[in-house]
This record gives sequence, structure tokens and C-alpha cells, in this order.
Amino acid sequence: MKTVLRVEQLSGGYSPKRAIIHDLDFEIKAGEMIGLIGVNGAGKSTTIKHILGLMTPHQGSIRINEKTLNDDVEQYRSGYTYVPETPILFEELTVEEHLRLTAMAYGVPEQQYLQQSEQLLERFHMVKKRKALTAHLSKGMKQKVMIMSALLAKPSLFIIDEPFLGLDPLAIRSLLQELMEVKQNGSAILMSSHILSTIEHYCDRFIMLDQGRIVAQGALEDMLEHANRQGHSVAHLEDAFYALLNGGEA
Ligand SMILES: Nc1ncnc2c1ncn2[C@@H]1O[C@H](COP(=O)(O)OP(=O)(O)OP(=O)(O)O)[C@@H](O)[C@H]1O
Repeated sequence: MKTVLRVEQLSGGYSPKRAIIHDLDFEIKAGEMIGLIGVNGAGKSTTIKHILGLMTPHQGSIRINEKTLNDDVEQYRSGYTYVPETPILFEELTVEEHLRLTAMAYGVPEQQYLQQSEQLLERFHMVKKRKALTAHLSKGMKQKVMIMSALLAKPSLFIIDEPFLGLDPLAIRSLLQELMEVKQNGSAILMSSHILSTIEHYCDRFIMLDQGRIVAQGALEDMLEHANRQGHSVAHLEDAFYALLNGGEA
């Protein structure tokens, strides 16, 4: 499978003198969903900001579809969509207008837009809100608009920050179903989340950060094995997570 995101020897931070993330090496292939995990302050958002091109690496490189930001800004940026933890929307637009705007920005053909937006509104139980201004939506509904927009854009790479917070159980299920389809259609997904019991069942691989370094990466079995090699006996991602944090008790 084609490599969609390639991060090599990446170090970076908010000031040139002090790196927050150190020597990160990983890649995500088409059709893969990767969970980025770590405690508060581990460096997940900082890693994501580098991938988005909002921060400049101190060292190393990031490639989306084999291009760095410097190689081709347009191509790099159109290769991903980002769903932030806190929704950012144009409050004076309706839900439908938002979806249309996204479709236009990503060059989605009209027919495809009409069909897909209808499907997404239904799947996320937002049909009745299609004409509502986004300013008048609940927090979870705003999050759904961000998610629907990303799904409509169909980029090669989805970068999703803590998507489950604020979503009701129906919306979480719809999102996971959509993400499974996204994978089947050959896109890659990088998702940061603290809800380990949920992502354990859905992600193909995990990258665990601690103090800005990758302390473990691999499929669930690899993460469990890694923790068990350190003398623990764990069966779930959450237990492996605790065990792998500075070799702490599982
Ligand atoms: N704008 C900033 N300027 C300086 N330091 C920052 C800034 N944002 C984050 N940091 C620092 O970078 C480190 C990593 O933070 P980051 O936000 O990447 O963690 P995170 O893993 O996303 O945490 P969380 O789970 O709480 O979202 C922390 O020590 C944090 O204090």
C-alpha cells in the first residue's frame, strides 16, 4: 500500500532552543487508521501542528503523498483535512452552506456533493438542522459539521483530534462507521484520542508518545507484547498504556 504520511526524524517545538518532540519516525499507509496516544502534554497536538504545516520542524521531514510543504504547498495542504478538538465554523453560515463551501474548496463535483451531503446529514442525524445557522447548534452538533465537512472533502489523509468528546453514542457510532468506509476507500487516518477503550477496537496501529518521544508503536498485539516484555501482564490498550508510562505499574 502507498505511504500517505511519512514522518522522518522529526524534532520540533515552540522555540528554536527547546524541542518538545524528539526524533519522531513513523508512517501511515493508505487504508490505515493510526491512534496517536499519550498523557496530557505528551506532545500529540505539537506533532499534529507540525504535520499541518503550522510549525516548522527543527529537524527532520514530513511528507504527505511524498511531498513536503516546501516542495509544493498547495499539494501538501490539499492532501489532508483536519478536524480539531474544538470546532471552528463560520457562524453566519447554515449547516448546508458549510458543507457546500467545503465541497467547493475541495473541488467535489455537484452531483457527488448532493448525494454525499444528503447521506452524511442522515447518518449524523442532522437532516432537521440543515438550515440552522452553525452559531445555533450544540457543541456536539458543531463537531458533527466539522466531521461531515472532512468526510465530504475525501482527502488522502484525515487528521482528527480527540473526535469523541462531546459526541453522543449515536454520533460516535456513525463516525466510526464512516471512518471504516474512509479506510476502505484508501484514505489514511491519524487520530489522537484518550478514549483508549474505543480506539483499541478500531485503529490498525498505535503510536504512543511520552515526553515528546515515541515509546511504543505497533498494532494492539505489539503494544500488549511490549508492555508484557517489561514484566507486566496486560490484555487491553489502556493497561498497556499505564504499563508503558515510565515502566509504571499496570
Ligand atoms: N503554544 C505553546 N507554547 C509553548 N509550549 C507549548 C505550547 N503548546 C503546548 N506547549 C507545550 O508542549 C508540550 C506538549 O504539549 P501538547 O499540547 O503537544 O500535548 P498533548 O499531548 O496534545 O496534550 P493534551 O492531551 O493535553 O492535548 C507541553 O509541555 C506544553 O506545555
